[in-house]
Amino acid sequence: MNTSGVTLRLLDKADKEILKLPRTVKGAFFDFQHKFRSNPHTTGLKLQQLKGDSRIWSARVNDEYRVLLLRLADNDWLIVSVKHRKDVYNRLSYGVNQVTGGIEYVDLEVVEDSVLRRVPAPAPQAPATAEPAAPTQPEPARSLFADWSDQHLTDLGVAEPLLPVIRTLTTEDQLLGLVEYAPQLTGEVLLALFDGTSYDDVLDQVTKPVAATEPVDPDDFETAAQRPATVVTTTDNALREALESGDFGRWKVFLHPTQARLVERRYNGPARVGGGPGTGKTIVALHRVRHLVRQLPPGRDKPVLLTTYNKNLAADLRSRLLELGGEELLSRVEVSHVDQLALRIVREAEPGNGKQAIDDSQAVREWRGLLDELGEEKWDPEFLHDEWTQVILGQAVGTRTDYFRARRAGRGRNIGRAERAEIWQLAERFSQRLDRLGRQTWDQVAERAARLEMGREQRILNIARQRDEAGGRDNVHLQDGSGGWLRYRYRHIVVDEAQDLRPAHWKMLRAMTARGADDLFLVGDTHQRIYKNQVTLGSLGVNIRGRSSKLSLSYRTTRQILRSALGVLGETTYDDLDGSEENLAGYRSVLSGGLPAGHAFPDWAAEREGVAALIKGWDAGSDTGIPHEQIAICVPTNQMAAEMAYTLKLNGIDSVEIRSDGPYGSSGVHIGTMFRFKGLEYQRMIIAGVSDGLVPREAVSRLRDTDPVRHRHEIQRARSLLFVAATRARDSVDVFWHGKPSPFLDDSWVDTPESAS
Ligand SMILES: Nc1ncnc2c1ncn2[C@@H]1O[C@H](COP(=O)(O)OP(=O)(O)OP(=O)(O)O)[C@@H](O)[C@H]1O
Repeated sequence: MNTSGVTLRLLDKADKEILKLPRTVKGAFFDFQHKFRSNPHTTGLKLQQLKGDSRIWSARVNDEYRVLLLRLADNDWLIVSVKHRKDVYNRLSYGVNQVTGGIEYVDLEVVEDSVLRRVPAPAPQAPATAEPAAPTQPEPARSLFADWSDQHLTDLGVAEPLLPVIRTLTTEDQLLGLVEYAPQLTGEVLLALFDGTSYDDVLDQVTKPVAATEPVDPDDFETAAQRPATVVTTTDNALREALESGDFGRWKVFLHPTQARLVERRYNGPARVGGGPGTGKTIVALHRVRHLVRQLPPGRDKPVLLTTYNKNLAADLRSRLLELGGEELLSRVEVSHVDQLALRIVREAEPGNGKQAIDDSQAVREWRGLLDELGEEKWDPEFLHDEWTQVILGQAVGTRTDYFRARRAGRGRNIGRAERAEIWQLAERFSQRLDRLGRQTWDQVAERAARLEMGREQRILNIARQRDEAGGRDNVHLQDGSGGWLRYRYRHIVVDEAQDLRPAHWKMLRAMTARGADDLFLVGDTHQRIYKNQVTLGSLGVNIRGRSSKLSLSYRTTRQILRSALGVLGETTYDDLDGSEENLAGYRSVLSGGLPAGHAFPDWAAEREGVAALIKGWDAGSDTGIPHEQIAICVPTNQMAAEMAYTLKLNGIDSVEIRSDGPYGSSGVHIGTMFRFKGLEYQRMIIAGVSDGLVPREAVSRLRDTDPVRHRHEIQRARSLLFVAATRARDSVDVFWHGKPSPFLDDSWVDTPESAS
């Protein structure tokens, strides 16, 4: 607990410098912080103003190292750097960025060194020719940003002191050298321009979202320190954790200004955050939960619900929430897998309902069984299952007559009255069959739960009305039939992976919290929708109009992977969960790495051997440090996953199967079908079996002529699956195929040196 009234913060990126310090110096740094907080003027700290500088001070960490601090106000200090004593008098520059209003700090010598280290090796000498060529002056290399004036760049938010060095940049490598030590926005702007984004788009997509909304006073550092653009941490513990867990702990402490705004904003109703893979939607959801909990009155209940699509992801959310805020935070939050939540509601209302819940693939097998028994060959089991879930259950169609009239938007080919009569009869038989077997689908569970919760909400509203009519007097019955107090189950609901929830889930969630400020907060990306649950939230009572925003900086994937992954999506259009279109404009990364690689093989067996050889190559090469659990192999089918595991085993490589509820086993390379990788992240991704006929499946391609609408939907889903798989990678993606490559792979995958072999 800090009692001295001293605030000590750490500026974003200074942590990176600290991480690189020798272990003992890091230890000394923690001691320094502690002492400084209790009394900055303790003699041992040797706090002194740098000569010739009014705001920067230095203090002692140990004999060799010094902390540089900006004095924001009397007792308010900001650590901007920790460096060797001999580097303290480098050319330092700091100021308030005129566009964002955030505090920025640059050590020009560090930046220049980083750029210089990347100077390309001299070009090889031209071979001697008989006829000596006329001496030519080497062309001076063109500055990367010659097309933009200084004014252009600073208007985009580029840090002014860096302009001279920016003008010297001629290669991508040098640019990356600069980005490493430049303020965040400078890096984002320069890379976006370098990648070919137009000036106006950079202004709209990169700069405007972080621009200050009020006039910026360049001398008011205290105000600047409060702006989201000044990314800092203040608490000892947060900092200690971030430093101890290295890059992996940064998400707990340093939110991007765009992320921070979304976390802290007050919304007048349901809000939604979109954004491409790896942009930190889950991170924002977790911080949002903490923000909401901090505003709760003290208590022992759990008024905040954090929910997501599957069990595996819910477990992951729980452990990350624990990391973020410890047991104290977790004690006020219910973290639940949405299907399980629905099942609990149903069981609570119907204690006798012991039916086993089955997933879609089991349900399709049941349909197939039914059709076989009836000798019915006209209908495709998958089509019937979709019709039943999306139209009959999805629209709560209760009678045959209603079904004749039901809208079948997005369901493909027209179905006449006679056919509807057939389907209705089959659907009745199907639900009787499930009943008899003591089974229910997750869609049925969700529907039932939605109805129960909507009924409960109605009762709550009735009670409230009666109370109002009674002038707020207490003698009215405010209890439900069972004598318990009736209230909304949650005060706030936060949903991750929102794009894949079933329509009935939304109805259920809507009814679980009172309509009002900060009631529902959803994060999700429709480009990653891999199930068939397309919804229009407005029609389900969740009104996100005017409260929708987007993240666009990827913290996971490199620019190279991101570019190729976007190619997988093709020209298809995507929705915004509310009936309008959404795109990934502005989606970008400041991380850089190798190009994705394609690997062609004559058949599946050779392809599997190829995968094993690649992993063995990594083990033998300079990458020995990669634990196998950080490598994932993703394949189109379960059968292929088993075959892949077998081949790896023969090659002495252990593997872990990713099942619907998480990894099965503890050590080895992770293997699973594409569906299993949603929300996960690996250092290296291998996507195998990306052949024509497998991605997309042959059966999908056949729909092209018979049912063009379904074909379009299925192709979109297949593209999203591959997109999700490709964007799980932090550092590298290798795509394998045999025979003809999938039509979803563009030249950036197919024309790589590996694929030519
Ligand atoms: N502000 C941040 N600082 C450091 N790392 C971050 C930050 N925000 C996100 N990350 C990291 O980026 C990665 C992706 O974040 P996250 O899983 O939240 O993205 P997402 O948008 O939910 O991705 P997806 O849509 O693919 O599931 C994680 O490793 C996370 O720790």
